Amino acid sequence: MISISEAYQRVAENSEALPSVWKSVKEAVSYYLAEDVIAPIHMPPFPQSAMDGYALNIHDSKNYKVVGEMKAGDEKSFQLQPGEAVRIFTGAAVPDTANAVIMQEKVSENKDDIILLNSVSIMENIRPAGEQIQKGATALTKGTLLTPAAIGFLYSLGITKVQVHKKPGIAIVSTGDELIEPGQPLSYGKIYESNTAMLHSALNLLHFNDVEIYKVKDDYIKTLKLLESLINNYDLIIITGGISVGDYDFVGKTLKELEVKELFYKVKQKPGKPLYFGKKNQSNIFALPGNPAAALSCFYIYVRTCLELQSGNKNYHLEKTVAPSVSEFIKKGDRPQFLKSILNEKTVTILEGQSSAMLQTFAVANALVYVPEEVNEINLGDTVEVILLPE
Ligand SMILES: Nc1nc2c(c(=O)[nH]1)N[C@H]1C(S)=C(S)[C@@H](COP(=O)(O)OP(=O)(O)OC[C@H]3O[C@@H](n4cnc5c(N)ncnc54)[C@H](O)[C@@H]3O)O[C@H]1N2
Ligand code: MOO
Repeated sequence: MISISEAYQRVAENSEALPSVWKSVKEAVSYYLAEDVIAPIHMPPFPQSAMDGYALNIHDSKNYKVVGEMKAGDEKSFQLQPGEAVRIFTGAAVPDTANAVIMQEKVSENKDDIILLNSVSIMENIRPAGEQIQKGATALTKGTLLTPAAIGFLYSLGITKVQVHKKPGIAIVSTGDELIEPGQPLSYGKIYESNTAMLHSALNLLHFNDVEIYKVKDDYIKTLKLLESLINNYDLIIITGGISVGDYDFVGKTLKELEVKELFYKVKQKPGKPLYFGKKNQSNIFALPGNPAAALSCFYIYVRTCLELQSGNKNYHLEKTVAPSVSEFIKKGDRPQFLKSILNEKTVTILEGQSSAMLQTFAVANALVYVPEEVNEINLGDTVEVILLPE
C-alpha cells in the first residue's frame, strides 16, 4: 500500500500530454494550445477611432473645417490639411493625415465646421495599427487554455484553426452482477447502477466529452474480453467496482492477464483504498472502488489530474485552501482521510455520513477536508486543509 503523495506523483509522472491535433477555433474552448500562435495581421489592422467625434489634422486654432465623413467599415481616404476634420464614428479607420480624434461632446457643431471646446492632444482616441498586437508577434503561447476570450482574440486575428492537445477519449466501465438500470424494477439484492452516470457527468462538467460507457457482469471472460477491446482504443479507461479482493472481483486479475503495467494498487487513504492505476501502450487505466463516494473522491483527486495532464494543462494542481473547522471529527484507523465538507467564505463544515457507500452527503458537499495520517481528531476552530471540488 502506498501513500497518497506517492500515488499522486505516479499519476502525474505517467500522464503525458496527448499529441496535437488541428481544431476549428470555434470548437476549441477548454482545449490547451499545443503550439504558439503567431498573429497573421496587425490588430487593429488600421489606425482606429475609439470614439464618435471628429478626426483632426491639428492646427493652432480651435476652428476646424469638416470635409467629409468616415463610418466604421468605410474604405475612403482623406488628405486632411492642418485645420481640416472629418466626422468619424467609433471603429472607423482614422485617415493617416489625422493625428487626433475629439469626442463629439467636446465640440460645438455648426454646418460645415466645428469649434473645439477642450484642448486636444496628439493621438487622442486613436488606436494605432498593431496597438494590441503586431503582425508576426506571438499572440498566444503554447500551453494556453482556450477560454471564450482567447477564442474571440483568435477570431479577431482571422484565425479559424489551431493546434491543440487532443483531449482523451475515455471509456467508463461498470462491473457488477448486482447492478440494475434505473427504470427497471429493483429485485432483492440488486441496486441501481449509478457510477457511470456520476462519472460521466463529472467528466462533462470538466469539459471532457469524448466518453463511452460499457457495463459488464462479474464474469472473468467477459471482463477480460471487454477490457482487451478497450485497451489501445481509449486514452483513459475508468473502471468501477470489482477491484477489491473478493472471489468475484475480476478487474485486477484481468488487467494482469492483459499485461497492463501496474503503477500502483492500494493507497493508504479513506475512502478509496483499493484504487488501481496502470498503463498499457497509449491507454491509462484507473480501477476505482465500486463504492460510489470512494469512486468519486478518487476521480476528483487522481483521475482528474491524469485527464488535465493528458489534455496539456501542464500546470495543473489540486485546488486547495485552509479554513477553520466548525465541526469536530474523530478519525478511526490510521488511513489519511478525505471528508465530504461544505466550505463557505470563512469556515468549513465537515458533514455527517462519510461512508464510502453514501452519496447523499457528497451531493451537498463542495469540498473535501484532508485529514493527514498523524491527525486523529479535528476540534472546533482547528485549521484544516481543504480540497475544492468543481461546481
Ligand atoms: N476483505 C476485504 N474486503 C474489502 C476490502 C478489503 O480491503 N478487504 N476493501 C473494501 C473497500 S475499502 C472498498 S472501497 C470496497 C471496494 O470494492 P470493489 O472495488 O471491488 O467494488 P465492488 O465490490 O464491486 O462494489 C463495492 C460497492 O459498490 C457498489 N457498486 C459497484 N459498482 C457500482 C455502480 N456502478 N453503481 C452503484 N454502486 C456500485 C457495489 O454494489 C458494492 O456495494 O471493497 C471493500 N471490501
Ligand atoms: O476505500 Mo473504501 O472506499 O475505504 O470503502
